[in-house]
Amino acid sequence: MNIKNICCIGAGYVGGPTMAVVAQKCPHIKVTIVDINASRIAAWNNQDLSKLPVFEPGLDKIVGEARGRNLFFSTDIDQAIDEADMIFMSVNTPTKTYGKGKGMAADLKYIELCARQIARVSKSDKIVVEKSTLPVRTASAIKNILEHTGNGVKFQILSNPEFLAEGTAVQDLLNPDRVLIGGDTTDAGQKAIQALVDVYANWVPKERILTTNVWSSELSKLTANAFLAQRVSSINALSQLCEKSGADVHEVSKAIGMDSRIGSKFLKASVGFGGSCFQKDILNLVYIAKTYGLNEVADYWEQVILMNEHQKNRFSDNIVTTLYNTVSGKKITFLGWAFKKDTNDTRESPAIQVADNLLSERAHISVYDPKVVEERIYADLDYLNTRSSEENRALLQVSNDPYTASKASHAIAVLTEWDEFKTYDWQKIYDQMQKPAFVFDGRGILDTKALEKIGFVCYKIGSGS
Ligand SMILES: NC(=O)C1=CN([C@@H]2O[C@H](COP(=O)(O)OP(=O)(O)OC[C@H]3O[C@@H](n4cnc5c(N)ncnc54)[C@H](O)[C@@H]3O)[C@@H](O)[C@H]2O)C=CC1
Ligand SMILES: O=C(O)[C@H]1O[C@H](OP(=O)(O)OP(=O)(O)OC[C@H]2O[C@@H](n3ccc(=O)[nH]c3=O)[C@H](O)[C@@H]2O)[C@H](O)[C@@H](O)[C@@H]1O
Repeated sequence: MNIKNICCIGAGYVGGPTMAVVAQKCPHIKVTIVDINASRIAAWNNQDLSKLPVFEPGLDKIVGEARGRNLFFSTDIDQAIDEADMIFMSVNTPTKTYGKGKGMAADLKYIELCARQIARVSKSDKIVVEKSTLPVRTASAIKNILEHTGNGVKFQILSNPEFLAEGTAVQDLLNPDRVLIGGDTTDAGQKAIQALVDVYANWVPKERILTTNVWSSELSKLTANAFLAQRVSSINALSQLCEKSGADVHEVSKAIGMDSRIGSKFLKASVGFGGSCFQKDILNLVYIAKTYGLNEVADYWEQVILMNEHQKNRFSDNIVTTLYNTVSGKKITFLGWAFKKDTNDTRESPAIQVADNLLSERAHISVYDPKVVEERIYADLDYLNTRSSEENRALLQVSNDPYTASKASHAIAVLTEWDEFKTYDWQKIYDQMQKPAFVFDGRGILDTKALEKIGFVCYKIGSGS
């Protein structure tokens, strides 16, 4: 089967970049990305490519090349579904905030709404692809919804989880380690798998396209994120022991990472992992294990989350202790708010929790992030509901310049590893700060030896000195 028309429901951090690359690499396929959020679609259609709703290095160029040729962004979901032979579901699957499984299970209401809309609108046979990250066995629920339309339309459901990381999405999509496609073992299932393999084969070498049964594919996505997050929590757990023992976590990372069985990636100690997926996906894995009665399995994975909470809290605790046990009325400058560099995404960013802890101690915070806008920062804090939004605005200021942000402050805290932080005129920053001037490097990116020479008192995560 030759795919000619693709629809993707959900124009977010995954749907947007993923489909832009499909469209760029497959000029013979019409790709339409739809969303219920009209302002998001308008932003994707913005003539000014620097105003796309998702910031990813290289994405503007790809959208600029394909948009209007075979890549379209629209709010007309029904029409796009009707025309498509293949429909990707790339909607959000956040942690449930209500009812059974609250705080743990994935909220599948958006996926279910998509499935119902596909069922209602479709007049011809379609391949429906799970692009969102979903609990294992979701495909059977989707199948159930799709098969009860009674209009004779046939659906095949595939699982094709996305492994891109934000900040490197374009590179990850152009050159993936692997593409995973799960489907039914029936003849029709295998044909659907082949149709999707053929789409990716336009630019991904065949040996990197892995096909499995649908349950393995669904579970592999949660497993990959759990393993990655576990590495970060493991090295972060060791970072505290390094600080106590005089070892240096950056040296330890290098030493263990050179063991080819361990590998060097994902061993950077930090103020904690953030992002929209690690926490949500591990909580979901924990919940799934619990529903099968596997309590030890659940406890094992939950520890990855607990360690991450600890890492964020101990970072803010350390700031308070170092600043003579009180930060009340003191100005603390945050460099970075995004959950990692090269993205404007702040979901579950460790900066949010660290700021909230310090604001509860009555600190005054001034934030500078190269890509995150002011409204986003206030919305992140307000969402926690710890204090009124008026109080958040009174205690925290957002600045669009690092030198203004750090003026007269008692301490600087590095929350995101943006490259530009390394190139600042640190002497100038020092001269305009209160003394002693403290730096708390939560990402281990600054040359603390050079800063100490200037006169700063430095703390670097995982270093004893
Ligand atoms: N953000 C990431 O780096 C990655 C995310 N994922 C997974 O991909 C999925 C999507 O994640 P993001 O793109 O980050 O989410 P997002 O929140 O950026 O985008 C989801 C979009 O879906 C839209 N939407 C929700 N319900 C809809 C409906 N019924 N009809 C039309 N549009 C609808 C929303 O308006 C939103 O724009 C999640 O399951 C996530 O776990 C997977 C890999 C990477
Ligand atoms: O399912 C998802 O959403 C995605 O989740 C992660 O991607 P992402 O969250 O975008 O970013 P990562 O690069 O994984 O970073 C996550 C967090 O861990 C932190 N981290 C990462 C690596 C490290 O060594 N140390 C560390 O603290 C980062 O700063 C960041 O806060 C995975 O890397 C992707 O493969 C996956 O597709």
